[in-house]
Amino acid sequence: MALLGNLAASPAATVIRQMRQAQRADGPASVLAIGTANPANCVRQDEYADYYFRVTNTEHLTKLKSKLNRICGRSAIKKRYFHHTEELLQRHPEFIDRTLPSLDARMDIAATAVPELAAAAACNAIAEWGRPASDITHLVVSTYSGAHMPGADLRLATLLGLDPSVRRTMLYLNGCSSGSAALRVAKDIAENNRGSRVLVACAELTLILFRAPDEAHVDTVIMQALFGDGAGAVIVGAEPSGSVERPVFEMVAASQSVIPESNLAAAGRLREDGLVFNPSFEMPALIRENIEQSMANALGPLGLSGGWNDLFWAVHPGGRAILDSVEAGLQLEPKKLAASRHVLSEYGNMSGPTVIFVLDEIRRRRDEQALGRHGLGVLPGLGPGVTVETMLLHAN
Ligand SMILES: CC(C)(COP(=O)(O)OP(=O)(O)OC[C@H]1O[C@@H](n2cnc3c(N)ncnc32)[C@H](O)[C@@H]1OP(=O)(O)O)[C@@H](O)C(=O)NCCC(=O)NCCSC(=O)CC(=O)O
Repeated sequence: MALLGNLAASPAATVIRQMRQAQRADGPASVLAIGTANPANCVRQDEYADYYFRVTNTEHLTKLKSKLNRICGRSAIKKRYFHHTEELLQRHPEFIDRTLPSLDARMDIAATAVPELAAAAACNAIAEWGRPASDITHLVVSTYSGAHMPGADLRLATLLGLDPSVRRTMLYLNGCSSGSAALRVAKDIAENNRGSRVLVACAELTLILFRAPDEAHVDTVIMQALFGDGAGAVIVGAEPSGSVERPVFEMVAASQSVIPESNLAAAGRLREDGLVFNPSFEMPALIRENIEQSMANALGPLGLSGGWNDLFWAVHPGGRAILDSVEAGLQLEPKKLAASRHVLSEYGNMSGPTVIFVLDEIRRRRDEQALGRHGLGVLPGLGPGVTVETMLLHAN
């Protein structure tokens, strides 16, 4: 009735503008808490080639094995975690034999294991946040490790006991930039829905792309050398309540672009034998040659151009060569990528969740050196396309 009264008294456009303003938050979204999780099975990188050729019954491929050994040695990775174990692989010969269809079995495992890993990370984030899970109003979940209807988002909401009115958004197959994309979506939700609290959860299991080595597909061993399993969760909200919530990073601005003419680099397809992802030979050079322009395009309109060493950097550690390329392209001092290199070394490339681990690491190292002069920093997510997600952060 009050609405009808207002409409009679003033032009509809004014009333609608007031309604929209009332729905929006006044301040920027912030990261309010961070949680991470990994499966229990840990394989050291210096033992990975022995492990991988043993479990795939391919010890006779000696040239490929020594190539994988070489790559592991130069990967700057110390260890990785996996949901799959030797026992699980023994029960599923279709994960190893490329001629057998295996998508059904992979999907069946992902249906429960992906939301469970996401829930482990989310529980850690919620515990740090300090408010009850039932205060979460929105959920943004990303994965390429499964595809179900309803998806991992609903299963996760059930595991966490979220309110049935929670508004869910599911991002599938966004590759390694999915963590940054999910954070960008959460920022927009939080700033456009006053009082909302968004749970972002990204979880990946490399079981979806595990397969035996094959001399005709050398890039398989690159994938097996780099990727690991993990989940990251973040609570995002604007106008933090002073008594309980402690903002970790303000999310100042976010954008996305594609490196021009990058020829759909780093492409993947879901096939009968799981997710086939082709890491691109060109990706390190493409990033080295274009990252400065990408950052200038994204951050220039905000008044930031150059002076990259004055900022902190939470770069997606797609591989050692990717970090080397970002460092060279932006002429960063080596210490600027210390958090990204640490996460790569401890976990490998976990795809989307990895940038959440990097944010967690940066807030642990929150000294002047790591955070830069003004507390401003950049989170560049790098994914298929080549897609560059850019988020400007302010460390509180
Ligand atoms: C894999 C590496 C750690 C290897 O380091 P090295 O110092 O040994 O590098 P290198 O270039 O000499 O490569 C070693 C051997 O691997 C081969 N090699 C390298 N890259 C390859 C590729 N993409 N496909 C097939 N083979 C490849 C080389 O020919 C060489 O073979 P030989 O020894 O026979 O000469 C590094 O190249 C790296 O970090 N690359 C970037 C990986 C990447 O693209 N990550 C992004 C994943 S996607 C991602 O994060 C986002 C997303 O898109 O979703």
